[in-house]
Amino acid sequence: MRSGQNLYLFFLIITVLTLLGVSYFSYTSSWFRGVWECRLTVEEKKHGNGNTDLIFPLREEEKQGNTDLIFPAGIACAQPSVSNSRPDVSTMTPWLAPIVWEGTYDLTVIDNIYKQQNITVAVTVFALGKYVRFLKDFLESAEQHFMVGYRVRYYLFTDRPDEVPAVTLGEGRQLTVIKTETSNRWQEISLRRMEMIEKLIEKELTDKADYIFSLDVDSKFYAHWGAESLGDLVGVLHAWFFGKSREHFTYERRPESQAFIPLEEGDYYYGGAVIGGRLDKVHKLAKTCRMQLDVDRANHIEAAWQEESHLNKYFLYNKPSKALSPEYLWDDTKGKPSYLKVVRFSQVVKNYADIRPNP
Ligand SMILES: CC(=O)N[C@H]1[C@@H](OP(=O)(O)OP(=O)(O)OC[C@H]2O[C@@H](n3ccc(=O)[nH]c3=O)[C@H](O)[C@@H]2O)O[C@H](CO)[C@H](O)[C@@H]1O
Ligand SMILES: [Mn+2]
Repeated sequence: MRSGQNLYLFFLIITVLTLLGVSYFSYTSSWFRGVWECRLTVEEKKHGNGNTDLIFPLREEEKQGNTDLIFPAGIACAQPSVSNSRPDVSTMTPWLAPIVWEGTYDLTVIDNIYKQQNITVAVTVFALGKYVRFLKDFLESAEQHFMVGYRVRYYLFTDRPDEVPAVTLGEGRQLTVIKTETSNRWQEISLRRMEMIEKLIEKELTDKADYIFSLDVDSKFYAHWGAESLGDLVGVLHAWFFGKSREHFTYERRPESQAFIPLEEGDYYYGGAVIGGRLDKVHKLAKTCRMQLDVDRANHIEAAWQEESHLNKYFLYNKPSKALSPEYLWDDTKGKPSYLKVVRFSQVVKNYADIRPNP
């Protein structure tokens, strides 16, 4: 009888210990903990109407990411022209990826296709150190112009969560703040975005978003940026290098770097401030660039323009399926040529010495 009781007690203790072990293990291995130094903070901020699931219930086929270009019946649209609507600029890359310019697409057609897909667009924004000062304008202008009418989830990486401004977000839009270690080198901050994007997609986004954009925070939206920008893999043509001959591109030119591009190669110079596409494609891009950055680091070499150099290398050998014209990444300090019909997103003028942690 006594030994029966002891046995019972023994099994009870084992069961309790096992349960404790399992719950501790699942706690420590959850969401980046112990794997990645950046922790998702408690500050999951929900704005607007909050729970977007109620607003946009997902059907089974939508969860699987249906990319068919289904167009609803009975919608009146202008007939497409048989000639090029923008003869002043190239609207197609040599591998037949569209270059998106004002006048090349019909927003009614675009929205009728993409609204049906019921997509979610994730946006990564990094605001470390003094770059938090750009957040207010960035977010407020994004709310006015970026993917309006679509579900948007901002993922904001910052070391200063207390300084994140309260911006009222529209319906179906939400912001998650991720507390992040900063660095005393701006180059490091910029290039580490690749690793963060890679991990965010792996750990968090798989069932939460269809597309992702990584955008520079020191920028502002001035006009419509919508579903015409969506594609499998999307790059933006850098305003300063558009129309320049390739030997003037600021690619990495030292063969010792993984980002090296020889003078006689290269299509366009892409800006590091805008990277977009479907999750799997952007994940592959971010992971590849992160690995190339790691190799460079081990070899004590840093590419001329950090992750932007690696991005250009990647896009040279893994062509984007869509290129955004410089309308999608202008520069406030740059005059406006006649081909630029609209500025949608532009880098704000900044005093580098004042805002960066190092020269
Ligand atoms: C327009 C454009 O294509 N810009 C690219 C360019 O210079 P930029 O002069 O645009 O680089 P930047 O100083 O804006 O840094 C890139 C981004 O890193 C973040 N950041 C940087 C420093 C800091 O102290 N805190 C912080 O949060 C922030 O999100 C910023 O937008 O080259 C960089 C790499 O060299 C990046 O590829 C930029 O995307
Ligand atoms: Mn920038």
